[in-house]
Amino acid sequence: MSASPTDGRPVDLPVIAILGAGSMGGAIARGVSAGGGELRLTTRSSARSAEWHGIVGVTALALTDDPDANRTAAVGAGIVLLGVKPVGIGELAEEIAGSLAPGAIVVSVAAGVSTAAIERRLPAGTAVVRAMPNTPAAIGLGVTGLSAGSSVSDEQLDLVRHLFEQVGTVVVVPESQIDALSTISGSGPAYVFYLVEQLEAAAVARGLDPADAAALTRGTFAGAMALLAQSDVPPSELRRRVTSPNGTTERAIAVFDERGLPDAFDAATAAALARAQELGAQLS
Ligand SMILES: NC(=O)C1=CN([C@@H]2O[C@H](COP(=O)(O)OP(=O)(O)OC[C@H]3O[C@@H](n4cnc5c(N)ncnc54)[C@H](OP(=O)(O)O)[C@@H]3O)[C@@H](O)[C@H]2O)C=CC1
Ligand SMILES: O=C(O)[C@@H]1CCC=N1
Repeated sequence: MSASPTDGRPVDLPVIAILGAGSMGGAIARGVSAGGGELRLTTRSSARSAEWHGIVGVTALALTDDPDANRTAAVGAGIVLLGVKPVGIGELAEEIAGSLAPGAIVVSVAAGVSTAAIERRLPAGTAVVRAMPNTPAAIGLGVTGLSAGSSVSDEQLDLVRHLFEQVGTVVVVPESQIDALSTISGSGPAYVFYLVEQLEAAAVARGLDPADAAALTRGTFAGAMALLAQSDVPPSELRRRVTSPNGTTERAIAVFDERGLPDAFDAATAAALARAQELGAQLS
């Protein structure tokens, strides 16, 4: 794993095509569009592409209006990001294979799908990078893991790294680790929202007004994460500072331990990893 070395260095981004601008592709597009540059987006439906109309520098095409939309968007793009579901990646790669500019970098955000499976569907020597971003990219606070395929130069990887630095933090990992990374940071925002939901429900169950429950819960998560970010001590120490000996928090944490929350996190991430491997196995 390596932290980003491009921070602060000016890097010009090429034309970027995001084929499949849904939840994830759209989050990246929102983050990147703020920085200017030419951005081409495709979606299946015109209802989805219409969300992008009128945004300066962004062209959005829908397959329902133009069956050639993906090929049209890919022509001349320096980075072509595949943002469709894993099951659609093989077909999409084959569809655009003849439209890629020389030297274009293909980036896939699909869970589980290997760079080798994508390379097999593209002209020999095409640079393919796997990325595992997360949806806070939409507000510039994403975390993205990157792994290079077999034909990616250092300069090409730097360019992709720079793209994702526009929307947050980047780490580069060997491809053997990116499915595991996906179970942590790719899925992670959902775990956090799930915990927020549970704590809000517990607040309402304790008799608090739903609006107060929402304010208390969201404020607590935001405050705790800001405190952690600004602290030089680990989360275990920050937790200890909340947990008065023989106090109320100690009782609550004991229940989390008795009910197996640590095991639940281990089993949940193992299940997510197994699913990534299933998705990858669908595309050989
Ligand atoms: N959601 C997340 O947090 C993360 C998702 N990913 C990966 O991102 C990928 C997409 O997931 P997600 O964004 O959640 O899914 P979505 O369904 O929200 O997005 C998929 C998008 O692809 C469009 N689409 C479908 N088929 C085509 C096609 N043939 N050509 C062009 N566009 C097409 C859809 O259009 P329309 O809307 O019109 O149907 C939709 O906008 C997956 O591979 C997933 O593994 C990775 C990290 C995190
Ligand atoms: O749930 C999924 O499959 C995708 C990959 C990581 C986050 N969302």
